[in-house]
Amino acid sequence: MNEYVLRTRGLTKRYKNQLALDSVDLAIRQGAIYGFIGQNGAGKSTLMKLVTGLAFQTSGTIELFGETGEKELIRSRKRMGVAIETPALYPSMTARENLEAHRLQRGIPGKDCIARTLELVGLEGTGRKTARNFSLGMKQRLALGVALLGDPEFLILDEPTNGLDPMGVVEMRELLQKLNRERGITILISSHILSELDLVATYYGIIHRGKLLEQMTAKELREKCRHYLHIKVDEPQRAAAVFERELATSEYEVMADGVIRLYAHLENPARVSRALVESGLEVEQFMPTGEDLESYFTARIGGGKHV
Ligand SMILES: Nc1ncnc2c1ncn2[C@@H]1O[C@H](COP(=O)(O)OP(=O)(O)OP(=O)(O)O)[C@@H](O)[C@H]1O
Repeated sequence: MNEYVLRTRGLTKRYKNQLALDSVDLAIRQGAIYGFIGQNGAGKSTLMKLVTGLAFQTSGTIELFGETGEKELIRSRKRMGVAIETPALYPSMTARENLEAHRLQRGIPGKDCIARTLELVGLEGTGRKTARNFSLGMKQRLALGVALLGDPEFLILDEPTNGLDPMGVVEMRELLQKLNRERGITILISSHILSELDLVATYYGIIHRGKLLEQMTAKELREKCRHYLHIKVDEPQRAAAVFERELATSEYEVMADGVIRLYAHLENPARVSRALVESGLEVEQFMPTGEDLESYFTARIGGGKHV
């Protein structure tokens, strides 16, 4: 089995004067839930369209399930399920009829997948109600149902939580986790709101103005957003000894400028400052610091302190 479900190399797309994707090298491992994060217009949909064959690249290569040839890619794409932009739903049809229409269009044999899919996306009780009268969350779930027909191994979902209320976001997250866990489906999911991908993505790619700025595991991202006490004292090495001896912790870093990041005792900063002062150290700066995911993302794309 291939380690990577999708790899792009130097993937570039130019629309007239607009460079929508600029030499993107993206890699998605089998079993990952890859959160693709970028502002509106960053290039997320463009990448998804190239991968799914809805548009063609200006240059660069796409490797799907280890295949790169034109014919092989067509075959590999049959192993994917896709929901990009406005889902192709028929407003005057029920959920069941919508799925049936898509099943026939795509030549997927066997009617029994319809009931299974309706149940999987939680739309089995919607009866005669037509898609026109569905809530946004129901429409998103139906679009996911359409993508799931044919039992894909790889799902590509463009902003599936867009416009959902917080409860809808949680439901979508749980559904995607279930598909990933129980069926081993690899998922590429885009959003312009990082917190909507939080807790679901196992891997992140940050795209900005067509460039993939960074790829990292969820763990690495959490590390970067780690909270700590920012401490500046006159003698950092002696402060380090105080942490070890008085506070019994080695969870700190002394930065090049002498600032110390203490990752422990965050719940009791008074104890930390007391230990430092009682050891005769002069405390110049002392503040709890850290970022949430959203501000990390904003800083990363906005040329903030992480760049
Ligand atoms: N068919 C097209 N013709 C011309 N320019 C396009 C076309 N499609 C996309 N673009 C441009 O390419 C850039 C990337 O767009 P893309 O839709 O991929 O961004 P996105 O990250 O998916 O954002 P959104 O969340 O708004 O869809 C944008 O500047 C957009 O205006």
